Amino acid sequence: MINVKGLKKSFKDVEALKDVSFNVNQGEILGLLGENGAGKTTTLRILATMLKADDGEVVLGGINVANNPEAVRKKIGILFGGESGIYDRLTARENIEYYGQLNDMDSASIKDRVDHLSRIFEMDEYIDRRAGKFSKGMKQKVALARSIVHNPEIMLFDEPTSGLDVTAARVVHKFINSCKEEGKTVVFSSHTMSEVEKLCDRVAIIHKGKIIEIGTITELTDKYQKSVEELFVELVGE
Ligand SMILES: Nc1ncnc2c1ncn2[C@@H]1O[C@H](COP(=O)(O)OP(=O)(O)OP(=O)(O)O)[C@@H](O)[C@H]1O
Repeated sequence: MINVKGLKKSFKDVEALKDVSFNVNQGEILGLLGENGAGKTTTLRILATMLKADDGEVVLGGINVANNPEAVRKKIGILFGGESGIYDRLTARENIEYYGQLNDMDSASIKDRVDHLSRIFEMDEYIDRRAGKFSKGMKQKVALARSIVHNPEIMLFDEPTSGLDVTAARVVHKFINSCKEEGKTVVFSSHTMSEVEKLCDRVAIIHKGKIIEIGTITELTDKYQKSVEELFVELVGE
């Protein structure tokens, strides 16, 4: 369960977030849809305790992010797109183990979990190879496995398929769906309409630092009598 109320954030004279509020129910996937610079990454970074808001409140799994970021961090899995942040000199296994250690897991639980994740992500062939020469898709699998090593209840993904080919993007989509099946609460950002339509229970449209519309795909298309793409263009168009 995620509650976000009245978030504001400025970077010097740039008002990145003017008023961002939304709730996500347990086991729900919310898509944050917006153009470049709309405020998606800033919102997710605040939820992920990586950045402090100037104003407003974020409660994740009953814990206020501003009061207890350490406790929040244990409840969340984070995957930010673009740079996967995998350590090239470590093997896939070591990369994942390292995150387990950061999350205070004991070594036996880490070992069991890495074996399990290696199997479900079909990484057995390269789990003990150094990540430096991995393809983008292989690195993304390591990043996915790493993000859930501590079995978090909330997942935050920032443009998780950016720069991936179709096959690698499908792995990410499958993973997001499996998170939902396991009852995890998911927020992910995207500027790809089809991805949001395919995966989300609800979509929040963010524009110039404000949530300007939120609802299920059916609620939005019924309200505007337009496809999501058409209504998006209408809402964010200049
Ligand atoms: N660290 C920063 N310093 C200065 N300005 C920033 C910083 N981070 C974000 N911004 C600005 O805040 C606004 C929102 O950026 P943000 O990265 O949240 O958008 P976004 O929706 O994630 O866009 P994109 O799809 O391009 O990643 C933009 O105008 C951006 O230039």
